Amino acid sequence: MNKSRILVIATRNKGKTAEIRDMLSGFPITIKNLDDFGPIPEVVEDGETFDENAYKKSSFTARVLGYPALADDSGLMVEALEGAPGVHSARWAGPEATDAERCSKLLTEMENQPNRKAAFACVISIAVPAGPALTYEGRCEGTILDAPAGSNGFGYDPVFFYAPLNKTFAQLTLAEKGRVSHRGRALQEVRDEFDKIIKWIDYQTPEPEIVGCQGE
Ligand SMILES: O=c1nc[nH]c2c1ncn2[C@H]1C[C@H](O)[C@@H](COP(=O)(O)OP(=O)(O)OP(=O)(O)O)O1
Ligand SMILES: [Mg+2]
Repeated sequence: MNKSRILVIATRNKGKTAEIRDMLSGFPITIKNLDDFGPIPEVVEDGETFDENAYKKSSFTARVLGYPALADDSGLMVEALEGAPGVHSARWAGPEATDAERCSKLLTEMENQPNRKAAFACVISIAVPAGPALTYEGRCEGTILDAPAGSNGFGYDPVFFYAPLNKTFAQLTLAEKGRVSHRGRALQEVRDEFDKIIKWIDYQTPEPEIVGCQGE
């Protein structure tokens, strides 16, 4: 098989992996997870923007594994918290925090706060081993509840209320969330541009020239 038809999902988050796999199923590519490979070092996500961190994850993975890689950097921005936790959403409640602890920290910070407006943002970066990458973005507006509801999804889903569906993200199915979420919107662009992306990957990933031994 042509090496460029493999795409590695460069994330350690199982919730993201499930959403990305669901949205890219049906396309003629072989999707691999990081744990289909041997151990590789973790990327330090010390960029100041979602773009920077998404590119760090996709380009590092593509370079180390030798296959095109798709990474997602995302987070929740809360208006009353001046955009926090934002790019620090994963580490905000401590490096080893669970999703429940992240939600509970957010609810505590938001106690007695009348402005509940928030938005999720997602940047998807698709990189080839040589370094170049394509970037796709998505955003979704909602509000922060004062108690969690629902058990699907991951991260801040139980406290993120999406008014058009009158549910939290944790009360949506995978497919429902994919149609409206920040990640779903970014991945919809990937789907729309799929053929172009494959051509771009092929162009950026030349097959090694086979130097024939034309001896007698
Ligand atoms: O749809 C979402 N529903 C709920 N919460 C979400 C969502 N999307 C991002 N989030 C939160 C989770 C995590 O605390 C942070 C992302 O951090 P981020 O570094 O991009 O992901 P991660 O560390 O979990 O996995 P990885 O870096 O291996 O892709 O924002
Ligand atoms: Mg991360």
